[in-house]
Amino acid sequence: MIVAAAALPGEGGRWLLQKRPAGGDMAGLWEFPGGKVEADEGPVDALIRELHEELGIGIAARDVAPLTFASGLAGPRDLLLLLYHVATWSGDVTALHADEIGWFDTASIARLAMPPIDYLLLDSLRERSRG
Ligand SMILES: Nc1nc2c([nH]c(=O)n2[C@H]2C[C@H](O)[C@@H](COP(=O)(O)OP(=O)(O)OP(=O)(O)O)O2)c(=O)[nH]1
Repeated sequence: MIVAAAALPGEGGRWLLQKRPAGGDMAGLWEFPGGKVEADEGPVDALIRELHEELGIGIAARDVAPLTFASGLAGPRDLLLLLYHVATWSGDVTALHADEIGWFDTASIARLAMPPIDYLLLDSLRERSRG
């Protein structure tokens, strides 16, 4: 399974994370917004679609750049998680899908309960926060 996810930058080196809804897969864990890449779409198209569905924002492909990736097992499934940096977007970020959203610096992200694979993304995110 390939998942496209977004690193959305906020003020002061913070990044947007959302809390996965109660009752579903990995409920209550904090994640980068995004979702599965469907068979008939590319990863950036999937990201654009998911961010519209989950956060109500519009992003353009030219504002999206690869940041890092991680791979491993997510429960029984083999997962490839592609994390993209999203430089800018239109509209206000709204939690349409998540139980909660928040802006966190990388030290705070490291202390959140996340899917295991997400911790592998943090080194690149720290570097990006400094840059
Ligand atoms: N969006 C996202 N998913 C992640 C992250 N880390 C991680 O292990 N995952 C896993 C959780 C899920 O098994 C999978 C994403 O699938 P999902 O169920 O959220 O995706 P979706 O929005 O396409 O879901 P659906 O249409 O099937 O409801 O990737 C992350 O940081 N962001």
